[in-house]
Amino acid sequence: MTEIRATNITWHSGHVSRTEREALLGQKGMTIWFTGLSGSGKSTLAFTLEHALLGRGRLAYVLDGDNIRHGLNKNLGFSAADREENIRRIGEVARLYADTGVIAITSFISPYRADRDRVRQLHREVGLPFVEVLVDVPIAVCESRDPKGLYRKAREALAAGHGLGFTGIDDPYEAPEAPEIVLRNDILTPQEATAQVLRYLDVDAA
Ligand SMILES: Nc1ncnc2c1ncn2[C@@H]1O[C@H](COP(=O)(O)OS(=O)(=O)O)[C@@H](OP(=O)(O)O)[C@H]1O
Ligand SMILES: Nc1ncnc2c1ncn2[C@@H]1O[C@H](COP(=O)(O)OP(=O)(O)O)[C@@H](O)[C@H]1O
Repeated sequence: MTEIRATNITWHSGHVSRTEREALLGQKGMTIWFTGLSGSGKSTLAFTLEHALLGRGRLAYVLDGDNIRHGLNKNLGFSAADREENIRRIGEVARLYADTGVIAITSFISPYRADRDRVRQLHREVGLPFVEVLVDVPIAVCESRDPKGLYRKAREALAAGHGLGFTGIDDPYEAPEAPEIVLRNDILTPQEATAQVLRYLDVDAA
């Protein structure tokens, strides 16, 4: 739990409600949270879903791990503490987006169950839907994809006796126990996986 350090701060409510913003946009704000191993297809699916939603008149926006680590979270690495802070910040940002009425889509490994559950709780507290999507792909398949060559580096480092702390190789990944959606993104195409999410959201998947 991250404590509030500042003193003398007061919450200030605005004059416009979420309901009014949602009515303006003609949609409900929510967060769709992709989690899974590196190479499982989180970014591909997040951007495919964003595009599909836009095409159906829904405003969505992707917060992607690699991209956010170039800016907002550029001061964070991959220690357990830094990954926790990464997810805490993104959880807060996603909630802000969802509160505007936008469909926030996040694609982070988010390896720790407790960190994801805190984000779920953050959304529950303010009545915003949180849709956890496990991008379920065996590590052997992720490793064979290895588009950035990071698994190879991680294996080489391990063999050389100085592990990189790479998720799934020498760092943990805790899969969700009860995600809203599981996508077998090794046997589905990105389009099929996206259609599965659209059906869950009750948005025209055809
Ligand atoms: N040690 C280690 N472990 C895992 N991943 C690593 C590591 N070092 C760099 N990368 C690259 O960073 C991307 C994961 O960033 P995330 O912000 O999603 O990670 S986390 O949620 O904080 O665990 C991840 O990108 P994706 O492949 O998109 O998942 C990797 O490209
Ligand atoms: N359904 C799929 N079938 C086959 N390959 C896929 C599928 N989805 C994504 N990929 C490929 O897998 C690799 C990793 O995808 P990416 O979206 O970068 O994953 P992540 O963001 O989880 O690291 C990419 O080369 C991508 O083209």
